[in-house]
Amino acid sequence: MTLLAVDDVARSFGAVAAVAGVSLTVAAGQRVALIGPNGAGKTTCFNIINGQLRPDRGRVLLADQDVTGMAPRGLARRGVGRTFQISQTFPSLTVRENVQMALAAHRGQSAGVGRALRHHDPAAADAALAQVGLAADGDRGAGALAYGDAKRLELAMVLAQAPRLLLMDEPTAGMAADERHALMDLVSDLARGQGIGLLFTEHDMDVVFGHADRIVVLDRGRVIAAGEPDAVRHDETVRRVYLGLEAEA
Ligand SMILES: Nc1ncnc2c1ncn2[C@@H]1O[C@H](COP(=O)(O)OP(=O)(O)OP(=O)(O)O)[C@@H](O)[C@H]1O
Repeated sequence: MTLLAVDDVARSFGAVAAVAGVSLTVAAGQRVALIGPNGAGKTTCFNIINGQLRPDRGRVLLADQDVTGMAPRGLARRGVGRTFQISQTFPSLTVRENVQMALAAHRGQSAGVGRALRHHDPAAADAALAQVGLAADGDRGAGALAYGDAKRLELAMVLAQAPRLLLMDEPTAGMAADERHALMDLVSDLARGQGIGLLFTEHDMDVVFGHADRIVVLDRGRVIAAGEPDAVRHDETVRRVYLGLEAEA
């Protein structure tokens, strides 16, 4: 099933055509990497898909429903989850409380940081933590987590919201190589196991070619290539514009 269909979306900022007619699809359980040089339009695409930006033209369909221009909160309720490159956790709360906050926000409840949250759905929070291998860490302070574990916590926070589509902005930025692959193996298992569609941006080509079923390459707001990793790796335009010597590997 086509979970996400982005159809000819465009968005300019003044004279800059950040996205100039991009189409792509993500199926349930499929992992799609959106790559391209700095300024290619990846973040703008993400912002259009999760409702932070309204496109100047084009449509975003979620499971065949037109959700173009819908606000992020409405899209989150329809199953669009997103993790960001910059950590979105609360370091002064425990690991479990962070997930409880995410649950409360998702349910539209007041997300004030208070004692009440400590009693809010701890079992659901623990279930999400177990999915990312943090079952034993619920009582720890989130600020004390190692970087890789903080990334897992962010993943648990978004998983607690039962996403159908997961948007991940450079999920492995700042991680060591072995941690990168461990995180992406985990994300891959979750995506396949739960039929979650995954769309991610990433600058590490080992991660992209190792963990994407399909790659969409942007340059200056346009799709210059799209296909399975092997086809994209050998695409002449991609090699010239983006991959350079990395494609020789
Ligand atoms: N709010 C904005 N106002 C003005 N220009 C913007 C805005 N957001 C993005 N742009 C411009 O649009 C273009 C695409 O930016 P975008 O952030 O989508 O690219 P990107 O592929 O995510 O880049 P990076 O890999 O560096 O994160 C760039 O030229 C950028 O400067």
